[in-house]
Amino acid sequence: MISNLSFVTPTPDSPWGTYLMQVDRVTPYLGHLARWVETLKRPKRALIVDIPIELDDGTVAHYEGYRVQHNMSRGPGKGGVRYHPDVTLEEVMALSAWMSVKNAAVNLPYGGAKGGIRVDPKKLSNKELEKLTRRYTSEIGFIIGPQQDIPAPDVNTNGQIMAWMMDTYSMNVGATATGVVTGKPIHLGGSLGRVKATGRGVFVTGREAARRIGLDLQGARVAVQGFGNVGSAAGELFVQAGAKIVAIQDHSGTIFNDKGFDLAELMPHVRATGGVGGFKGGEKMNAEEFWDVKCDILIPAALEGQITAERARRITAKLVLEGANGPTLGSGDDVLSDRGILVVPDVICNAGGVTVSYFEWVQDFSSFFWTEDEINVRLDKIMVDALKRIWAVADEHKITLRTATFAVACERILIAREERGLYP
Ligand SMILES: NC(=O)C1=CN([C@@H]2O[C@H](COP(=O)(O)OP(=O)(O)OC[C@H]3O[C@@H](n4cnc5c(N)ncnc54)[C@H](OP(=O)(O)O)[C@@H]3O)[C@@H](O)[C@H]2O)C=CC1
Ligand SMILES: O=C(O)CCC(=O)C(=O)O
Repeated sequence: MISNLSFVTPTPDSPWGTYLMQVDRVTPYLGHLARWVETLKRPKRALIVDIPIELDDGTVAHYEGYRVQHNMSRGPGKGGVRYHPDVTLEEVMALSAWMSVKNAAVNLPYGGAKGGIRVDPKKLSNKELEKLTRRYTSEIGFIIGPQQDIPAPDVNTNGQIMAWMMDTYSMNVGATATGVVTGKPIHLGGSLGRVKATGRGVFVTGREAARRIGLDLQGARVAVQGFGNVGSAAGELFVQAGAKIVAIQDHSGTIFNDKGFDLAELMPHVRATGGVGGFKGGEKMNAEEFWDVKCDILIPAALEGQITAERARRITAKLVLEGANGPTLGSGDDVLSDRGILVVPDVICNAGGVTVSYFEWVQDFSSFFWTEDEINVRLDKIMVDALKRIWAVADEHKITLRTATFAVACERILIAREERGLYP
């Protein structure tokens, strides 16, 4: 039995099922805290809201929204909001749990939370998107707040959406509350460096991992799935470090260039058309061929469940950097590990975004803003130190970096829980 919760039916390959398996794997390394591990298998609170809005044509549409607070033992909930037609409660539960682990892995004073709306935002006008965001914020307003739970951007959400969320929450409480969300525009208390922070963290952890396995970034071949906020920012930094991006995939297509893409040409194309498809500076490929591309580093930076066991057998990379949350199925993870392919797991690899969100929250409270250099230096140090600690645990127990990250993080969460005396 995977779970005895009545409101989800996870499978071994579904996001919550994948998360539960990861918790099971870490349990032997939790010592006396293992007896409390069940707490990690249950979200503290899961809210489902109906979001009715009047569309531009005068009809009324209803969307389903969620906010799940997985664990708040170490501080307020923290995690992004996703707008996607495939969002489900089960997926948001898993994403919220991965936030608990991620925030503890880099030692931020937060619990884990995540939100989402089951909607295709590309089909809405700007006005409809604003109405949807404002209504969602009002509906979840009683469980979020600068000291309760602080949303941020995730797939298909951005600074403008955070600005609407901040404004709606502020109107409802009667005071401007910049600290209620992060990832805001700079004029509204946003932080320099936040937009590119997740990609930067992927690069920094990737650079450290490459050094460990003797992989030279100069000339290294990189393949990137998902060329949105995370994939494009990480890709840019790898190119600056001398690597070449040979394959990119998003919904609009899969493209290949053996010599490496010229990002100065590609980025304007992506901005203008919304995707990499149709870019003239490379060849078109079939989507499935992406997984066979000869590369040294693979960066999944789109959605969950992409690296199946079958694809894992074909991947040629020496290093997989999980920019996305949950991109690798448990069965895929085992194949990668058996083949000696190093995986820097999502719960540390993509923690750069939430780390700079934390900086934003701190800056908002103190109303004193740091320079981009200060932010990047602090971000790099947190990521490098966190990875070092995780690697030491992995070496000590001869376990994967994923299980080691869970070991470090779950221990911190369960100690906090124990010290607070929340147990009978
Ligand atoms: N934003 C952040 O700060 C953080 C994000 N993450 C994670 O990183 C991942 C990407 O997020 P982010 O970059 O913010 O999102 P964006 O919305 O900016 O970009 C998502 C990218 O993934 C592509 N994509 C979506 N579905 C598929 C698919 N099935 N196959 C191929 N490509 C696909 C999209 O293509 P298209 O536009 O064509 O649909 C787009 O290029 C997510 O897993 C997210 O949870 C993790 C930590 C922080
Ligand atoms: O910046 C944040 O608060 C959260 C980002 C996020 O959703 C994630 O790390 O998956």
